[in-house]
Amino acid sequence: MRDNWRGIWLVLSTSVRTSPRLALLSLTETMSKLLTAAAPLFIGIFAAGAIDRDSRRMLIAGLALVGSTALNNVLQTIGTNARVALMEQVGFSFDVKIAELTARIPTLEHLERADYLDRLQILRDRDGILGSTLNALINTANSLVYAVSILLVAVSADWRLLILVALGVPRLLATRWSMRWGTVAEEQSAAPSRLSAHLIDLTTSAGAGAETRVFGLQRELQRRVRAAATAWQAPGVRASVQNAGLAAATAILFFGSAIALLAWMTHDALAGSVSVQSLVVAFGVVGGLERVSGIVSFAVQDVARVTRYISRFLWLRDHAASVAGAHDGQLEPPDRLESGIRLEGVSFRYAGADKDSITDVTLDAPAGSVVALVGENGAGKSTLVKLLAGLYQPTRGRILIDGIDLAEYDLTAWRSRMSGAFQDYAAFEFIAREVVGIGELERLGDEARIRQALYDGAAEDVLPSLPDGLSTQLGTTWAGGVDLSGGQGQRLAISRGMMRSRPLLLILDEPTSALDAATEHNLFERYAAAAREAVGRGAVTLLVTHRFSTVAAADLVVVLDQGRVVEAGRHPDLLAKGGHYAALYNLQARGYR
Ligand SMILES: Nc1ncnc2c1ncn2[C@@H]1O[C@H](COP(=O)(O)OP(=O)(O)OP(=O)(O)O)[C@@H](O)[C@H]1O
Repeated sequence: MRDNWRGIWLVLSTSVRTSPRLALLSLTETMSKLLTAAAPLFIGIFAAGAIDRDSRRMLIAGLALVGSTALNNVLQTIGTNARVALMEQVGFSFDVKIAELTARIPTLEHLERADYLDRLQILRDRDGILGSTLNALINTANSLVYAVSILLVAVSADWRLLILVALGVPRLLATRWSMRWGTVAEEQSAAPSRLSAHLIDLTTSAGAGAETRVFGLQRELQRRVRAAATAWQAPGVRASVQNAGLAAATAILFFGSAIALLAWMTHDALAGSVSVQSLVVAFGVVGGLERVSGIVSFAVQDVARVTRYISRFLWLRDHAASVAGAHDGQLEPPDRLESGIRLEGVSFRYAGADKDSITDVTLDAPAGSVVALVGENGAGKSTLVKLLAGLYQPTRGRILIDGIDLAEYDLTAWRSRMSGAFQDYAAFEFIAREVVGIGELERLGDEARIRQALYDGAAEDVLPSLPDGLSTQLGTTWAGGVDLSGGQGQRLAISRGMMRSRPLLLILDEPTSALDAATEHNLFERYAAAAREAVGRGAVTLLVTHRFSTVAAADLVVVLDQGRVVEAGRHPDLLAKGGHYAALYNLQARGYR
């Protein structure tokens, strides 16, 4: 409950902060609801005046009716426009906050866990969804003002009209079912909605285009998109049908009773015990009274929906804060490494997995060394890299940087002293200069540094193939943009990893998978030079690769198998040992012969 109020307060305070003027103008709509509710009263006075032939009363009631209708329209128009504008601004401000929070979370779990993604999906699914919560709150306030006003008008005419209000109670009680149907529908839709977005991406992206055509997958994908879209929409449709049935049943109950009550009042009016004014007001408020239970029911549902959406936003905010809290290390990394990086009994299990991906790894990467990490697919190499980058925390054990637990370092500061190129590199569609330069934001405009990084990443020959050199827009979906080949894109990504001039840890996670042999050879010579240069500041270079030919020069070769270190040593020693490494090495060497 406290969270609900926290959520409502968040939406209202954000609205007032976003635009105090629009927030104030939105209230004019609420005032217009008072006038709407008063209309039957004016009609009743007018009718009674007509019967009594009292032209003064008729004139006053007529003017009040016309004047209030005109004022109502003006207030309604001002209020609605202000509300819509405010809703857009608030929605946009929340969308920006969601993107910021998602990006700011220093770990990756929220982007890899299905249950987290489903929660995020509901927020992402509907742009401006949190803006619509403001809309719902204003509507609720307006509706409640209208409901209270119409009740007062009804009671002023005849207390029996309260019976009609009482008939709304079953509908209110049934609101709980409606809410449950709504929540269930929303949760059931989240995963199929994500699936259909993924499938639509596949059918429309150029990247997957070749495979979908060669394998003749278009029809199959379309079939799956249709199935996912149906699975996504069906729960919502089901909930709507259930709600419509409920509304119809309660409306029949209400109007049946209303006819009987009005007949009773008409009988009394003919007998003279009820005034004409009261009878006219009673006829005038019946429609409004029918809406009261609906309005209150909607208000309850709307507030529940609002708090549900907001609770997801609050979850994201709290998750970001708790992840930041769990990484509350303050230490600045040293300027140079003295002893190096040590993994001590490190194990790691992904959330939801039934076994560890890394098991009890103990490993020393001395300052100034080049360490090669080899192993078959799924051996745990990339997981180890993510642990070193602080993207995950070990489930057991510690990672020590110069003898101090990585958890004690300020994570952002540690990452600013790392650099690297990754297997799943990001294909930024920016200007070529920026694609490389963002590897060190402070030097984004430093062309000489960018050219040096291109050289270090063996990508200097990519430039001549770009029509505007470093100023070329990448990505054919942008005006004048060009696409790069896989190898060219990878080399720009490697160059990006070369922008930082003084990293303490340089990670090269299978950076050369798309490169030809000559480029790869070239690149490794430059890595070796960079590593030699890095020795002075004790930097560790970690090279993850499947190609054994490139690891021979490493100071230490670590062989991972099913998450465990099975061998570690220098290349010649491991070869001489004739174990796991030697077997893999010889297998690959035979393949090249
Ligand atoms: N996000 C994840 N959630 C659950 N399990 C994962 C996740 N990422 C990887 N794994 C599992 O962890 C194990 C190690 O994977 P990892 O990607 O570290 O291997 P790798 O040695 O880098 O493989 P490759 O050479 O194919 O890149 C695998 O069994 C994999 O299925």
